[in-house]
Amino acid sequence: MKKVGLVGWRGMVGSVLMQRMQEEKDFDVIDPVFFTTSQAGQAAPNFGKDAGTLKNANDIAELSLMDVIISCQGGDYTSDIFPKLRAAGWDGYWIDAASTLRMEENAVIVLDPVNDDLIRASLAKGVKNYIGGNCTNSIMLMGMAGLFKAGLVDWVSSMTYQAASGGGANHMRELIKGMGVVYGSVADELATPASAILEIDRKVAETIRSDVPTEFFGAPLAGGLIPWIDAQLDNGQTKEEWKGQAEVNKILGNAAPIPVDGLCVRIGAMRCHSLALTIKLNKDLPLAEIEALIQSGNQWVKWVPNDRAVTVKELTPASITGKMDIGVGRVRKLNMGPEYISAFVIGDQLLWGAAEPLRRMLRILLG
Ligand SMILES: NC(=O)C1=CN([C@@H]2O[C@H](COP(=O)(O)OP(=O)(O)OC[C@H]3O[C@@H](n4cnc5c(N)ncnc54)[C@H](OP(=O)(O)O)[C@@H]3O)[C@@H](O)[C@H]2O)C=CC1
Ligand SMILES: N[C@@H](CC(=O)OP(=O)(O)O)C(=O)O
Repeated sequence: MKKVGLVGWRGMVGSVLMQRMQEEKDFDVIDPVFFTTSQAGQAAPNFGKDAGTLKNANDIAELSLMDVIISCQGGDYTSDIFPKLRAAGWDGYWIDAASTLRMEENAVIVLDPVNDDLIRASLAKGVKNYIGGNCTNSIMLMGMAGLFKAGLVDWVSSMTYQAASGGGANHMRELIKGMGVVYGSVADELATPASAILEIDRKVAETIRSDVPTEFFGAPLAGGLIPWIDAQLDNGQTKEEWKGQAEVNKILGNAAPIPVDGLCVRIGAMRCHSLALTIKLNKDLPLAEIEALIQSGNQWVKWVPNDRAVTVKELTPASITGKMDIGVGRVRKLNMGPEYISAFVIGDQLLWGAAEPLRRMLRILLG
């Protein structure tokens, strides 16, 4: 059995990965070794198999014993340890959730329902680094795979609605605390049906401005939104927006890049990222044909007809969270012309957006 080193297994992404690996019985077919940057020597978790004690995740010699390493520890860890490990001659497979290595020439961004061919061709060529994509891009590609596979996409405008979990566990906690603070500021008035709505609104606005916690997001998210995610680039894009075109085209292996751009916005959802897409097709196809292509993209596409009752029930974070489904709906032709369509795509950003492509890459390696 292959020795698989797991780094970052107790973080938020790592925990979801462990959950999925248990569900899919991945531990039955590997020899897991658990690493930590802070708890070396303590008992390793038991996911159906005794794995001894936790090893030091900064110990290059210990890491070098692994056939495969999966890291969900974050970009700083990758930047520090990965070059040292390769410099020490380690020739194993590195599978990573962090963005650090994604655009490197010797790395493949993995999303096998979309780029299985590219992954297998890279394995055959001896590529050893396989990196999970940005959550927003992975969800968009899972939802729109049918149109990309058919070579129909001229460009994509992608306006996002990204959940708190994209920032990490502390950001999720801050969102919930903020919701509680907002509610608490008008709890008495809400209990009294006769109380004036404008007074409630005034108090809520004041609370959002001054009392909702902002330590992690840098601005109040509860009861609001933040139209900026990640670092500022010189061209006016955010880093999150830049990743759209860069990563999507790398995942698809496109020689001529398809333009992908839009605004990325943080909203008060817990762990579902959504995208409102405008897609310019290179052909005027009947809507039914477009719908059929989208539905055939992969088995996880959960098609939601463009109908009010079913959309408000099924194309929402409440419906999608915690599931492997990628919801796709609101597909229609736009006033701009017959080649322009809209689509709303939604997925759990900790599953397809982070953990799932990693464990599926491990399965591909195991054969
Ligand atoms: N959040 C997201 O949506 C996505 C994140 N990623 C990537 O994954 C990386 C990890 O993200 P995320 O899982 O959110 O990070 P976390 O902060 O949840 O976990 C990272 C590490 O923090 C340490 N840690 C310290 N205290 C605790 C605690 N109380 N509970 C759990 N872990 C603790 C653990 O390492 P140790 O055991 O060594 O102490 C853990 O592995 C990111 O940096 C990013 O590169 C990629 C895609 C999406
Ligand atoms: N930046 C993403 C989460 C993330 O970790 O992305 P990446 O894996 O590209 O760093 C978000 O905030 O929603």
